[in-house]
Amino acid sequence: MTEDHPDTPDQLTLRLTAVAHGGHMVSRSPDGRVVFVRHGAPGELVRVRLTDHGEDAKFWRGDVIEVLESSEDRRTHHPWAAADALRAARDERAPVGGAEFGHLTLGGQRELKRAVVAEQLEHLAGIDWRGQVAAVADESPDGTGWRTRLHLDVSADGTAGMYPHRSHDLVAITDMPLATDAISARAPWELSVPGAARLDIAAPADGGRPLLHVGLLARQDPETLTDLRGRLASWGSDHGVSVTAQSPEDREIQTWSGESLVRETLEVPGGDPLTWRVSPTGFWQIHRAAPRTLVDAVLAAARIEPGETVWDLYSGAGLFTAAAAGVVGPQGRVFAVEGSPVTSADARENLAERENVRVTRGDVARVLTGRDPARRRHGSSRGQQRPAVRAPRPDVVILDPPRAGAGKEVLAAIDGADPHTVVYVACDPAALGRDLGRLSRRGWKVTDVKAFDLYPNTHHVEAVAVLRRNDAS
Ligand SMILES: C[S@@+](CC[C@H](N)C(=O)[O-])C[C@H]1O[C@@H](n2cnc3c(N)ncnc32)[C@H](O)[C@@H]1O
Repeated sequence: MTEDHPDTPDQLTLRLTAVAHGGHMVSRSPDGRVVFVRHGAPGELVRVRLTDHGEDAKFWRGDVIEVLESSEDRRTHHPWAAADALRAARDERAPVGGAEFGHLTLGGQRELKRAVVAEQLEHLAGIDWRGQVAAVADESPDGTGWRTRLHLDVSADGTAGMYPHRSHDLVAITDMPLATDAISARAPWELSVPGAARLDIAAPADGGRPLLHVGLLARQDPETLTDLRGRLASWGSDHGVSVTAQSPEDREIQTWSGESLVRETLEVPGGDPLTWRVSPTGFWQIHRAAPRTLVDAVLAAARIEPGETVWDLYSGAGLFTAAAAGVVGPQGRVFAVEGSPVTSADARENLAERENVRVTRGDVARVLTGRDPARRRHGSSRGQQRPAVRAPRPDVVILDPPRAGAGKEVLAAIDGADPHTVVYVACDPAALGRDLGRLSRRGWKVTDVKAFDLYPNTHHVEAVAVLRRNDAS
């Protein structure tokens, strides 16, 4: 509290201290309770509107609505008005999610991400990490124009928009500067789409034809559906965009205009570009430069030799699989595992002509151990035994798990398979810290961790860690 800014039940004046995992700044209320605050920076004195502040809550949450003493890293212009917390407070609305670090310079954002990675690695794996968070090649000066994938939700009247953090009140948006120019030029947020529940747009990084996928509401009125289909099919042909749709009752995706997939490419030295098909609901990296950045980092870390065997776990559509297959050559092998039916079908298709690749669809833990993770989660201590897939013994294991990390069973299986190198690609520093700690306790040495700013203007960060056996040279 200050004299000019008395505290009220839902507004406090707080000094922000450190950054926490998840993109919040840490603070304490006058009665000593921890308050996690969005849209601030360490050291700032700010006015905070509490968004979660139950009397019995262990900690509170809030958003900055006014800055009384500003950080040097605060910038004057937030690149996206809809996500600008100060502007939103003046307009008496909540800021949409998706650019919660947009109030900071890119250098300031990267410094906070560096601090979070260092803290998580120290705390969870005992690693004294001295690295930096690197910008990708040719990042724009304000960290905009990178998203090749965009998800919009749709309100009951057919307006497309996005949600503020921890809110169910959809906000209509009029721009999305984090998206690539290919998406912004088509402005999919301007579409009126009654009958849809969500829109997903994918625009290949090489300028190929984008795709708009419409997630339909269940049990659609036929007239609304016919109207929506007609309007979106002509929007698609006018804007050079393929359009697909799927209702929750249907397994099949309908193609309303153009193609039923997008194609992504990556230049490789001395050869034809690598290409991947990606289905409308399949996984692909979001930043336009992520495939290049991550493939280069993973190959440099893995030091794969021709003739070796590589596991690519959580392989997605086969980004690292294809790159590794080129390095191991015809005498080597790549064993890829992907759990999503759609994405594993993409991987199979993408790698069909590579005789040195085998793609297995399934949960990584089950594929490697034969135990059913669903049974495990529901209380059976041993899980249901099924034959594990016979995976060839690996020289190198690449794994790129989802936000929750790989977990101890998968790590035990990797350890037991005895590769010389493990390359762990992570989108969550806490999960990375936990899993590196587990591998360290099994005799692995973390020889390098590189961090990349693949999500500018958000708190997210990507890291690539390399592990070798403690006794390996
Ligand atoms: C972060 S993505 C990485 C994909 C790929 N490496 C890439 O860069 O494109 C993680 C992938 O793991 C898959 N996945 C998530 N949980 C899984 C599990 N338990 N078993 C197998 N695959 C899983 C997801 O479908 C997704 O394709």
